[in-house]
Amino acid sequence: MAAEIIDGKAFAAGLRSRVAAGVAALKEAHGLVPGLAVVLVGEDPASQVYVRNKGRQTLECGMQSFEHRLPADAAETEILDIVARLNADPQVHGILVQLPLPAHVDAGKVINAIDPAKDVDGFHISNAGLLATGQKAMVPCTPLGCLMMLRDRLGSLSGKHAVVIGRSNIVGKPMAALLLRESCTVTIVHSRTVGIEALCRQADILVAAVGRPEMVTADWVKPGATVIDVGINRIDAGEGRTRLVGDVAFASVSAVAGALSPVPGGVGPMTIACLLANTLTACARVHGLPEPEGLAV
Ligand SMILES: Nc1nc(=O)c2c([nH]1)NC[C@@H]1CN(c3ccc(C(=O)N[C@@H](CCC(=O)O)C(=O)O)cc3)C=[N+]21
Ligand SMILES: [Mg+2]
Repeated sequence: MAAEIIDGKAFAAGLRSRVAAGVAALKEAHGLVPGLAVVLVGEDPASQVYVRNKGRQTLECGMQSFEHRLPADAAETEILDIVARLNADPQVHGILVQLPLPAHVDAGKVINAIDPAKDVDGFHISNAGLLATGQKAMVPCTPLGCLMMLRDRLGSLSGKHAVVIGRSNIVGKPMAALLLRESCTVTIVHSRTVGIEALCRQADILVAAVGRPEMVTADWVKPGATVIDVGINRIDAGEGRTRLVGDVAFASVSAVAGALSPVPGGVGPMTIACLLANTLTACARVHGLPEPEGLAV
């Protein structure tokens, strides 16, 4: 039987409309308008597209959008100065510094300079530590979006074996921490794992976040498993064109999995919707107001 396709695009649209309702309520009751600031260093075309999409969706939800663009050769101190100003700006509730940063900039230093309360990416060591110890944190957007889709599809995740492919600070590690918090049995596998295919085949929940185009094929997947594809890989499609594919070989895996999130139209749109949700949550928290339901975990 063919896998059910998890429609991240539709799910994200629903989440954005709940964010918009929360923003409108905050405005109505308290005269507050949540604001998201994005800092982009350099001219990477893919990054420009994401930043434009984030800005547009931020405005569509009724929030304020601020953009700071710097040339690729901007000094680290210039970036740190902007972060310091955004930290101090009461109109800004969320700060996102687009990654990757140019090689001459210490990305860790910049990320850890963001006020943790405004760290809507959840990348600050303080938020990573809070999440790892099961405390209330700003949760990274991609794993948060994956968790929302998994809960929607499966209900309780308790006791399920989740295998996360990839160990990045942005997806793999926070995803594993969230799944542990849901009482899954969690295995992390990565490029050096021996017997990776057999381990993945044990998964009730398989999250692929390695950045290797179409690496996960049908023989990696237990029949009926729920598969979340986090990969965003632009590959050569011939004749000077490119094609966006995930880490999962979609046609092959959809014949075996119980449910599968596609690329595009899966995790990507959820990531941006969760960024908006985190910005609204950050605004409510900083003003000591009750958080809108169903946006955080
Ligand atoms: N500080 C920081 N935070 C991030 O969250 C962050 C970042 N830096 N740097 C870049 C990556 C990448 N990222 C994506 C978000 C949405 C889509 C997305 O919506 N993708 C669409 C397709 C878009 C297309 O066609 O290119 C989809 O999957 O359907 C993709 C990629 C966030 N990132
Ligand atoms: Mg094989």
